[in-house]
Amino acid sequence: MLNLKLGVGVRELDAQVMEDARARWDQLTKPLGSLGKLEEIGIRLAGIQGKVFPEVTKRAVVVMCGDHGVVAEGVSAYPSAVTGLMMANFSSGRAAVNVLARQMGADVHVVDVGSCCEQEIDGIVSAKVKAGTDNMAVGPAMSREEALAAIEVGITIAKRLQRDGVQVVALGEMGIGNTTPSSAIAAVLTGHPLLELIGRGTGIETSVLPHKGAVIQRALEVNQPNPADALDVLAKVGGLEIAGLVGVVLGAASAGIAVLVDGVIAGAAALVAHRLEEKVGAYLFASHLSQEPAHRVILDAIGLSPLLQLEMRLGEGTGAVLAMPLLESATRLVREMATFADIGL
Ligand SMILES: O=C(O)c1ccc[n+]([C@@H]2O[C@H](COP(=O)([O-])O)[C@@H](O)[C@H]2O)c1
Ligand SMILES: Cc1cc2nc[nH]c2cc1C
Repeated sequence: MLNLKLGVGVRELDAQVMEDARARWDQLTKPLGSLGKLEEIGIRLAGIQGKVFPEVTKRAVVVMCGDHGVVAEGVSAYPSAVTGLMMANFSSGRAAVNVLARQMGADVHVVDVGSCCEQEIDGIVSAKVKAGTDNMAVGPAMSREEALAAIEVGITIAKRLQRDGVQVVALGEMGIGNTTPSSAIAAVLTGHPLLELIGRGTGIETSVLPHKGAVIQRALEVNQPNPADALDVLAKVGGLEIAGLVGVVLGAASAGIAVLVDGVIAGAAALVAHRLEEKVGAYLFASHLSQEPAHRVILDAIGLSPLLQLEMRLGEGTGAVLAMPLLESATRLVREMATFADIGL
């Protein structure tokens, strides 16, 4: 259990309902197990919602936004100002995630939990803990209290989703520089060699990868994050939007809402949440496999297998939203397919 006084308690999935759901899948007119991962999705959704015929008709994507002091070290192909510009783009409904969310019938919630943008933007939830993290290459990115405050922002958003009757939430984020803390979190929490976890992010040249690795190495030496204390890791080498997503995962799981993990940043947040409260694992679905090398390692560490592989590396929750129809397919199949008894077998 969490010892953070965050007011979240995550239930184990309903084992009896999952057994009943499995029995139902086994009666459907198909060879046993032939719908593969869709069957596992349907059974897990049943356990999450406590009913053999679950629904994912009410959907949302939460896009947590934050900036990163470590961008001063030259680890991204874009300047921090792009975070604010993209927030305005989300607000106009014209970013990639808006387009896909419209297609999938998902509401978009954009949250400024830590950007450097000084303007209030219409339609964006203003919940700034601070204007960007500090440079983790010279000291901690945040204090433990700041990380907790950002987690609370996410928990509050998840509670709002619960009130709205949301059944599935996609984890989205926007934050120039945030593949750097994501690789750092992955290295500390999985113990995997750092150099195998560094990727090009928004598109830095391959020749810059050793520099990005050296910056993260320096951050780990300066901060000495404790691998046994995920909150310490999140505060010292994480990000405000990553912490916000940790809160969304914890809050959604405790509210019985299924969670679609997006790319490497959402994955890092899911990993932190999983270390804080192992029971959230049962509520997580990996939507796609990002091109960032840390993503596979993170998903393996949580025990998740990605549904899609589209060579994407955008973030915003785009991959997670794209996987929503697969969850819907599982719910429709179990509800609408004939059983062997129905066809007289
Ligand atoms: O989701 C992913 O796997 C992913 C991979 C690479 C980049 N991104 C996005 O690009 C930004 C971070 O890239 P960077 O190079 O600035 O660290 C941030 O806004 C993310 O949403 C996202
Ligand atoms: C333009 C742009 C859009 C993004 N969306 C998520 N991360 C992003 C990074 C950039 C640079």
